[in-house]
Amino acid sequence: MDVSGAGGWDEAPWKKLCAEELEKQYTPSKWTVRLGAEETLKTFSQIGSQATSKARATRRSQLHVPYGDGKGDKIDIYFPDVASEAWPFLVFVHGGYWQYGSKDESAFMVNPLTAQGVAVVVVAYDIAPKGTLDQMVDQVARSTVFVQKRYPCNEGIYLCGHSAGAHLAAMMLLTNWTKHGVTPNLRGFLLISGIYDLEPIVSTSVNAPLHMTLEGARRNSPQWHLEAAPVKPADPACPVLVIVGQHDSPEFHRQSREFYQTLCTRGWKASFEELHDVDHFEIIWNLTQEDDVLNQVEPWPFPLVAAIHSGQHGPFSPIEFEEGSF
Ligand SMILES: N[C@@H](CC(=O)c1ccccc1NC=O)C(=O)O
Repeated sequence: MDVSGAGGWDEAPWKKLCAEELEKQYTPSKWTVRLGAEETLKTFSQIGSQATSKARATRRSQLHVPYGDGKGDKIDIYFPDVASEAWPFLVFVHGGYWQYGSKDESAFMVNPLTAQGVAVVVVAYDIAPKGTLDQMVDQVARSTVFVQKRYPCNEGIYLCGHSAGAHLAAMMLLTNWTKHGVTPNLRGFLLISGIYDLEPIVSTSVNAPLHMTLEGARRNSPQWHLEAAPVKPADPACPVLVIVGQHDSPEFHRQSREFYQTLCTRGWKASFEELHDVDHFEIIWNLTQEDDVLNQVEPWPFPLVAAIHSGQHGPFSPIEFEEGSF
């Protein structure tokens, strides 16, 4: 079955899928190739918890810092050894289909990145059923603004999200910061195995605790916003890296590719990368490994963040961002 191809809005390829196939396309654990679904989910959670314990035990940190008045408005901040506040910040938004996961098991990249001089912020937001999509989007915006206000000398804020977290991070491309009183110094977006059009999941089991209407799905779809009323990049030089794993489902591939293509046509400095031989979960848990090939090779953005920041590319070559049309 082929769900690829950049169809227009009306002829969206997912509309041709039966309910069962749609459900499968949007169940990432059904596409893993090494471990079974359950074991993969268990391992993902274990690696995330271990990485978080290690980060909290070995790195200087401030945990559960409130970025707002809500009980769930909390971030963890992990610092590099260098005594400065002028670090680059990587703000990570965890995934879990907006209904599971937490910052307390999501500090995957903290040790490798803080060792390279990058401060890492792991964001908590109110997952469903407590939180709605609109609230989660607002929480991520407020947490980013909080980082900017608290560290005005930052050397750039890099927003990184995984899966549903990539969706929340991508919504920040469309955020009007005026009401927040400050525009964060956003210098890059790293969108990993994300969903950018929520309409296909309205009729899947993912939506059971979310209660999204079609209108709500569109309101919270960066793909829809970019197509319907193209938002001009606030900073056209800000790179957006759209990354998908080789063993993500065809629908996840389609979503990433179409979002990347739309970003390009709307003037964003977007880049697309399919990471070889990793699934939806390995793509993130590999980030715990400082010497993992994924942390060294040219397309991988994390070391690049540090390299761009320091003006040196060290062992990493600079990314060639594709410009304009395609
Ligand atoms: N129930 C899903 C789990 C899932 O989608 C997921 C799990 C952890 C982190 C991210 C995920 N997906 C999107 O946010 C599955 O079985 O694949």
